Amino acid sequence: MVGTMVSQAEARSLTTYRTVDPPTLVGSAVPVNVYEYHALAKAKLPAMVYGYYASGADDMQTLKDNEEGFKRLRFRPRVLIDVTKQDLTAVIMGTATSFPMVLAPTAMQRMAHPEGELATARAAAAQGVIMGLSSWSTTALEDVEAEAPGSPKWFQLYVYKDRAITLELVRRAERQGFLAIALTVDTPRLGRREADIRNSFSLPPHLTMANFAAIDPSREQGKMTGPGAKGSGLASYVASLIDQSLSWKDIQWLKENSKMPILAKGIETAEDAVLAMEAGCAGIIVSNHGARQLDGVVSTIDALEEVVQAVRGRIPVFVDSGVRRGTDIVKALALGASGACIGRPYVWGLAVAGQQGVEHVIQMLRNEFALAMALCGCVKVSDIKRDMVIRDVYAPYDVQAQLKSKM
Ligand SMILES: Cc1cc2nc3c(=O)[nH]c(=O)nc-3n(C[C@H](O)[C@H](O)[C@H](O)COP(=O)(O)O)c2cc1C
Ligand SMILES: CC(C)CC(=O)C(=O)O
Repeated sequence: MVGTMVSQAEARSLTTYRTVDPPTLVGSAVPVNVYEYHALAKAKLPAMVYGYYASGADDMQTLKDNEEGFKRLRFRPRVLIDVTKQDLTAVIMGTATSFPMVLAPTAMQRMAHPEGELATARAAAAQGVIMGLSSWSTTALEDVEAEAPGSPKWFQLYVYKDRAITLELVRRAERQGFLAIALTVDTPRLGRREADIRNSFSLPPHLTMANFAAIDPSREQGKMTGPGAKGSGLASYVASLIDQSLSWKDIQWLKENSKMPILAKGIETAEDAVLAMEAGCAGIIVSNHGARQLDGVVSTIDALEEVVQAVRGRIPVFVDSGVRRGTDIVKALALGASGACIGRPYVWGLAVAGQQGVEHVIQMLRNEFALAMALCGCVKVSDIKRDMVIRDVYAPYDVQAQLKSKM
């Protein structure tokens, strides 16, 4: 099934999905979890590309914390509930999806696989999940839309110093039917990623920042430092183009120029969650950019609850960074998220086996999610409740208060 097109009907009906076989890999066993995909991708990718995808900022303390934060949470499962029939579907910003997971935008996917974003778009549509497309994709957004027409997609926006370029991007995404803007708010400058510095990262010359071909070909190639030069080409590229002055008032400007709802991607505090709501954002993604920006920032699963409490259900809150298991998605929902997004896990799938790899990663996570729900006694997504998880080691839960509230 590798490389198959997705029909329009299949794409629109995100609550249905197909079963995908795991990829057959020469010389390696079938990967059974996201970590095994990571190991396979590491073995396959050139060091510069792997370093870019895998690394976090500085000492990568937050990279570790993001995953460990999920692992520190423990379940309080309920038993003897009929879980014969489960409904995993969820409504994400108005779109019904096969389960509450979204593909976070990740840049430059053709470095992972020749079909890059096209393979990801087909996989997302076939598996019934929303795809986030990066501003800095190596496939033009129009081509991504044409590959999986009508399937729900969000457009991730980096705001350029040149606002005309920014608006042109937004209008193109809107014309193509993208459903929302995920406005990245945590990247006024690029985090310090030492692998990229060491490897003098630059976009391989056969690839382009494809969204800019039609606007300004001089930006298309990325103007990155070439191989052999010192430092991360990406850091200088970001510094030359991204508007560091971006502030809350610009959300109003964006709203005046687009009908697409705006998700603020990269919120980690209650204070900023309130400002995002006041600015008119339609949703929040609690994210630390996969630990690639500020090292030492709190893990997102630890930050999630303060954001959820500040928002008080007025807009949906999503979380990404460190989601590696279906159990992590259940934990995120228990703490109040409306869905969880993944970045690296599907990039590893893409690197290992293109569309089939991405589909298989999504399928594994959905199966893990279904199993975790069943073992917690949940039939439908709305059965996932705050009292299903506790932090750290088992400390006695306040059972008396819990029972009293039910009487
Ligand atoms: C290789 C890579 C590229 C990324 N590119 C972008 C991007 O272009 N725009 C953006 O807002 N976030 C980008 N992100 C961050 C993701 O959207 C997401 O926040 C993060 O990957 C989630 O963490 P995880 O990788 O631990 O799942 C990127 C992340 C990775 C790993
Ligand atoms: C081009 C990069 C700035 C994309 C990104 O957000 C990342 O690498 O984390």
